[in-house]
Amino acid sequence: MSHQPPASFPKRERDSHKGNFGRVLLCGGSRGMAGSIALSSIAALHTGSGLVSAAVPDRCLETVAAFHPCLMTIPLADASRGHFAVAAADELASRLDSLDAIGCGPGMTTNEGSIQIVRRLLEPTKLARVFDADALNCLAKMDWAEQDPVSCEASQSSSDVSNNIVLTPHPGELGRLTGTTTKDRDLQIEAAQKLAAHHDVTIVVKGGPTVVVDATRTWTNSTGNPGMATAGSGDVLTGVITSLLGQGMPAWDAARLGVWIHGAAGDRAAAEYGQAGMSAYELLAELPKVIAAFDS
Ligand SMILES: NC(=O)C1=CN([C@@H]2O[C@H](COP(=O)(O)OP(=O)(O)OC[C@H]3O[C@@H](n4cnc5c(N)ncnc54)[C@H](OP(=O)(O)O)[C@@H]3O)[C@@H](O)[C@H]2O)[C@@H](O)CC1
Ligand SMILES: Nc1ncnc2c1ncn2[C@@H]1O[C@H](COP(=O)(O)OP(=O)(O)O)[C@@H](O)[C@H]1O
Ligand SMILES: [Mg+2]
Repeated sequence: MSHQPPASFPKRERDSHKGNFGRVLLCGGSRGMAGSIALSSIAALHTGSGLVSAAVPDRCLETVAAFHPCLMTIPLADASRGHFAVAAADELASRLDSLDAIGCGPGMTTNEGSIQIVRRLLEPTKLARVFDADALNCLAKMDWAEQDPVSCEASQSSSDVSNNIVLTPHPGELGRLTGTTTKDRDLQIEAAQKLAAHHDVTIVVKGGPTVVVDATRTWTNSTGNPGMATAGSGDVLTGVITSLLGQGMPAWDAARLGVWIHGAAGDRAAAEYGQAGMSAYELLAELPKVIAAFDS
């Protein structure tokens, strides 16, 4: 198994500015799960994104903003329990044109507001998207796996809008999406391959090791360890992959390189703190050290 990264990290030209490294947005969180979307957003900052915004239910804004001074925060309409209200979907839609990539789902809940957001994000667009956690649970609620694939408008170049969605399910989420048992890893990977081919998406089948599939390819990661089985690890991965998509990488490369970097950060954290002692917070601190090695 090769320990080399599966793709090159995006280069930074000498005369570049923050707009050249992607305007990305992470959408999610709810009262009680504000940390999840903060982890994703900070991970995107640490992976090289030029501008990172977190779009969160209004009443979570101060909490999420306080995690990192470099984050921008966007308040979206919320319902009384602190999750997205239905009006949040329109508010988010009005911002999509200015983005290079969006990651959606961590901590979001599967209430109606979240479902409307996911519906919007499924519309064909050249915007690269990551669906994680509750965005995947919304897809499961909508029976998306069984639906016909969305056909692209003739006016849009189909190459612009094809395979620019990455799904990042853990086995429980993949089970909800595809109806496969979490106890049969091979069956789950096979179901992910079928789903990837059906909807022309890339799927990160999380685990030890994580496997990435698309319509025709399968790749197994060589980094990572069981110390990463800790709350928030997957939220960090969402930010890493969203960041790489925002820097212009195709979905297949962004998913594989993101998984590899995330696992390498986990291996560094385990070496420093031990597998039991590390948390997803330490992953954030290790990401820049993994990425710094690409400069040499
Ligand atoms: N700081 C925060 O705010 C955080 C907030 N978070 C947010 O919490 C929300 C719920 O997300 P979640 O992932 O915790 O729960 P859920 O989707 O119900 O999955 C668990 C079910 O799946 C099953 N399962 C089987 N195999 C599995 C596997 N390998 N890995 C994982 N699960 C596996 C598992 O089986 P069991 O454990 O019973 O064997 C169980 O039945 C979501 O919004 C998320 O973003 C988190 O990101 C954490 C940090
Ligand atoms: N035993 C393991 N070996 C390697 N990586 C693991 C292991 N357990 C979990 N991980 C990684 O940790 C992350 C967990 O993601 P997820 O379950 O979505 O966490 P959360 O939702 O709490 O953020 C995934 O990237 C997964 O591959
Ligand atoms: Mg998760």
